Amino acid sequence: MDTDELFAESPISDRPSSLSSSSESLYSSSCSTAVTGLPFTRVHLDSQWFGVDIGGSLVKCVYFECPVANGSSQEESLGIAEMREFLKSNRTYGSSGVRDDHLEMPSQEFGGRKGTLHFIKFATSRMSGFMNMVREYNLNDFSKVVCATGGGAFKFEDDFQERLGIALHKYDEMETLVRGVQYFCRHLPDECYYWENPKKPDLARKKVFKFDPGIYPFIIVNIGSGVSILHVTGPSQFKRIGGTSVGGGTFLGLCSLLTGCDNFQDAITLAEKGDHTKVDKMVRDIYGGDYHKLGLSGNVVASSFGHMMHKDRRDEASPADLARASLVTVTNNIGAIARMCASIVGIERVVFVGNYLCDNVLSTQMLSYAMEYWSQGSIRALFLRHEGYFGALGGMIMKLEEELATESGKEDDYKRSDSE
Ligand SMILES: Nc1ncnc2c1ncn2[C@@H]1O[C@H](COP(=O)(O)OP(=O)(O)OP(=O)(O)O)[C@@H](O)[C@H]1O
Ligand SMILES: CC(C)(CO)[C@@H](O)C(=O)NCCC(=O)O
Repeated sequence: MDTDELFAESPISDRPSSLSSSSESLYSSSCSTAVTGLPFTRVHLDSQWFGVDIGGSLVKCVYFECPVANGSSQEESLGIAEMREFLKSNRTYGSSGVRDDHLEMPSQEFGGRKGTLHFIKFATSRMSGFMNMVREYNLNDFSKVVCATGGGAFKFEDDFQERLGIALHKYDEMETLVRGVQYFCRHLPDECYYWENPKKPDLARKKVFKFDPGIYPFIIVNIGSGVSILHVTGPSQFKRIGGTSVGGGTFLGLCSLLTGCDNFQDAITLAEKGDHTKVDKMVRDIYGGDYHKLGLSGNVVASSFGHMMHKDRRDEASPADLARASLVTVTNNIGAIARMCASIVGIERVVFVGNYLCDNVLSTQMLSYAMEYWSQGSIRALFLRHEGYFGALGGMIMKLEEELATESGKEDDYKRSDSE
């Protein structure tokens, strides 16, 4: 069957589900040992192999493919084989789903098993179609508990239970984000990069940065639909020190309104062709050059969309110019808030993540240049290759740690009863 048919866009209930009832269990996981630091016990559970992060715009899924556990029933093994076949024989699922095979991580060890991590994402607006597909392919036979994070873990909890018989094991999105960032940076030597010469098109180069996530503090700026800024001071110690509603959702929303485009890739392609100075009022438009006394270059945006107050300017601005101005406005604003947060807490390592940065070279270069320029070179913008998958993987890690802690608790009980 064609996945397009099943993945059709259809609204799902907007009713908020049991937010309050589960917030307690959400914060109850306080295991602070990294997965790699634990003795590898072979645990039999299926829930840890799937992690989802259901955000305001996108659902991110991480799937750990590993040999079927000894002792699995024939039914279980068949379900797992079917699931693998389905996931791996497709690279796209419906019109919005994609398996990011370039991000795949082979030879990873989880709970004593070796396997491959796969990464898949699709639009949250397709959730209902996704559930139809899971039912149609009996994919819910494979796992009855799934680690889930993001706002949608709360919003869709009842739908998962009622329509698919799947219980969501919920984790807080900020906690999973921090755990996921640390896991990737620890396990992939080329996960982190920065831009050298970000402002010079011919000389700009991506450079691998050896980011040690075990050295604290650092800042994470998560650019999703909205933006959250976290000050990380330990393996699972952090504080949300800022945020803004002007994020990836704002860029796509504004672009859709102003240019008629309706997907992220088209919006970015359009922005790449545009000239934001046709839309934004620059310092030089006001001063005729630089504002020397304040050290403001004439090439700095003085007023985002400032030219659009004039009809003749509006008539001249192309869709590409408007898309570029939307991107510059959103990115500059995030950069300014991130820089302020970093200087308030006196931190120089700032890691930008989130799917807004997916295939968005312009924004990564702008953030790099802006952070460096406005901090007189003291703050460096760092980026991670797995852009939006940290929360989904972080949930799996937290679940695994809980299982391992339970296993070792059981072992202690066993030893104690044996010696009594
Ligand atoms: N294929 C895509 N479809 C829609 N948006 C995309 C896509 N690729 C990148 N984006 C951008 O990524 C943003 C979503 O990023 P991300 O998945 O990190 O956040 P989210 O979890 O959905 O949001 P939040 O954390 O605020 O709930 C979108 O708002 C858009 O700007
Ligand atoms: C609401 C969340 C946390 C959902 O992921 C995110 O979209 C966000 O951080 N928004 C910005 C909210 C604010 O600080 O204004």
